[in-house]
Amino acid sequence: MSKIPVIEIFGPTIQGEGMVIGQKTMFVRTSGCDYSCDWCDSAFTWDGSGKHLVQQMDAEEIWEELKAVGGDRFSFVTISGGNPALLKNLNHLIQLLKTNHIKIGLETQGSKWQDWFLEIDDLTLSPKPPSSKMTTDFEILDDIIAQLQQTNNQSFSLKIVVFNEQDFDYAKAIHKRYPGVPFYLQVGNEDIANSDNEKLLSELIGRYEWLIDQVVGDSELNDVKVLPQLHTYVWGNKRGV
Ligand SMILES: C[S@@+](CC[C@H](N)C(=O)[O-])C[C@H]1O[C@@H](n2cnc3c(N)ncnc32)[C@H](O)[C@@H]1O
Ligand SMILES: Nc1nc2[nH]cc(C(=O)O)c2c(=O)[nH]1
Ligand code: SF4
Ligand SMILES: [Mg+2]
Repeated sequence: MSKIPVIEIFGPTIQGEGMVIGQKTMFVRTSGCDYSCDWCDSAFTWDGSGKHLVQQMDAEEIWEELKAVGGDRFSFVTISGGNPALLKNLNHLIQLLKTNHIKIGLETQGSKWQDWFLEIDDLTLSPKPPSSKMTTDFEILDDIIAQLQQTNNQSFSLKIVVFNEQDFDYAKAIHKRYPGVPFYLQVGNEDIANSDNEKLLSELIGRYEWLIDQVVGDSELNDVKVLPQLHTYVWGNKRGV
């Protein structure tokens, strides 16, 4: 069987972000990314610092580990990374989860298409704003969104992390380019190394208020949702929650 590079399996916890925020879920985090965002809160998946944590696992092994960690206390699995869309062979895991009646969420930046996107119940595309120092390939993103829009039995959304005014303008441009797509703005966490949770929380709430103010004052962002990273409110920058 083909192997998938897995860096973490954890849960059940709650989905802290985006379209299914609050959903009880397990997480499978794959290693490797084609981006290197300036503020990535999961840089250990691609910067070498988590190399010793990577396990090459086939779909059956991942499913066994999910059950070993989560018992029978889950019915939803979220796949994140890194960029899980780099892995063509994730289709085996997706089929196995479906066979076992598990709902699937997946997080990717929208830099690469995979046919198995069509099998994901809740797919989050999170193109990166200027503060990340990454460049969006709109040819690819247009193509991904066009392909997803051709099927009706699946839900997907766009989620833009916003750190500053330039990012906010980028978010507006994305919403304008893909008007029918459910749209989420997410507070950027500028302090990913802070272990003082009280200080972090007050910063994050301040940034959330700023982002809400921007959105409520803007006539081009009406049918949108503004969210924090809920897990950071509860657990700060802790990994594996
Ligand atoms: C770690 S990424 C992994 C999946 C995929 N590579 C992506 O970026 O969509 C998961 C989500 O966390 C978000 N994220 C990463 N660092 C963040 C930060 N410092 N503050 C807020 N959100 C962040 C990303 O934008 C993405 O939506
Ligand atoms: N609770 C929780 N929710 C999350 N939503 C997206 C996450 C991610 O890192 O992709 C994440 C995560 O790491 N933990
Ligand atoms: S695309 Fe996602 S995982 Fe990759 S560097 Fe950016 S935030 Fe991190
Ligand atoms: Mg995260």
